[in-house]
Amino acid sequence: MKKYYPIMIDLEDKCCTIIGGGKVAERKAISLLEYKAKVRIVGPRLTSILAKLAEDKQILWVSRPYQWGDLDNSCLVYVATNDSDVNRLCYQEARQRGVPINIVDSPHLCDFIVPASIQRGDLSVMVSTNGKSPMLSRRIREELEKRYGQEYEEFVDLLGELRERVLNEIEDIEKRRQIFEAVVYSDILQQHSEGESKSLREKIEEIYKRMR
Ligand SMILES: C[C@@]1(CC(=O)O)c2cc3[nH]c(cc4nc(cc5[nH]c(cc(n2)[C@H]1CCC(=O)O)[C@@](C)(CC(=O)O)[C@@H]5CCC(=O)O)C(CC(=O)O)=C4CCC(=O)O)c(CCC(=O)O)c3CC(=O)O
Ligand SMILES: NC(=O)C1=CN([C@@H]2O[C@H](COP(=O)(O)OP(=O)(O)OC[C@H]3O[C@@H](n4cnc5c(N)ncnc54)[C@H](O)[C@@H]3O)[C@@H](O)[C@H]2O)C=CC1
Repeated sequence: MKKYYPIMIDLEDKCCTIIGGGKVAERKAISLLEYKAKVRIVGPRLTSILAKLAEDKQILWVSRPYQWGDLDNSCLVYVATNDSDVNRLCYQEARQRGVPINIVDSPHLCDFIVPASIQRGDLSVMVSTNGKSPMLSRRIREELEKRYGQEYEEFVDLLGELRERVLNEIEDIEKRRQIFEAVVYSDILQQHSEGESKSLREKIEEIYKRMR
């Protein structure tokens, strides 16, 4: 089994090509759109949801089977057809062009795989089983969704603000570390969910004042 390197990648305005227009292509296209990629789908048919996206010009549809050359100018490629000959050809073309490719039914032919993930503002948590059980990734993602609620979005924003202040105001690196630790490892989020009346911002401010 391969070992994949976890990485976050900026796809905004980058061209991502999906070969095939079925259910799996639909899931991949929707997640690429969430990250503002330019999505191009090559395939003779689309699911109704993909067809609507093409009609609304949110994706570009090349309405024919894959041809050699379709991977030109792509930043990432997904192959989601049900035809293993097409998969093999796409794999060869991607190799020749040096484009990272994900062939959705052939983990051994993937340059990258996609983890299950949750986002809470700037907090992202990902899960992968290295391809061994996508269903387990899904289950753990559902558990994470319950464990890490929307309050983490505000918490991460406040931690970002605090960090900027601390980097400006505190010179001693060890002191900085102690402040971050005191806030991050505090139970203020728990107090918040139990109905604490002070805002998260106020609680963080209290800790900072006490520590600095
Ligand atoms: C290797 C990988 C390549 C890749 O796609 O990147 C891959 C491959 C395959 N998936 C298959 C099946 C299913 N995939 C899902 C769901 C997800 N699959 C995703 C990722 C990945 N899937 C990568 C590894 C991730 C890891 O390391 O764990 C997720 C996390 C992300 C996403 O797709 O966006 C998303 C969950 C998102 C969420 O819910 O949060 C479900 C469950 C469901 O439908 O809900 C099923 C049915 C149940 C089952 O089979 O487990 C099959 C067999 C098809 C067949 O039976 O022929 C293959 C091919 C094979 O294994 O040969
Ligand atoms: N990685 C993942 O997360 C998952 C992968 N799979 C696997 O993914 C594959 C696709 O599954 P589905 O989307 O459910 O199948 P599907 O049958 O809904 O879609 C296949 C699509 O490929 C298109 N296609 C066929 N030949 C083509 C060609 N020459 N050029 C371009 N497009 C072509 C078809 O028109 C169709 O739109 C299956 O092999 C399945 O085992 C299934 C579930 C999850």
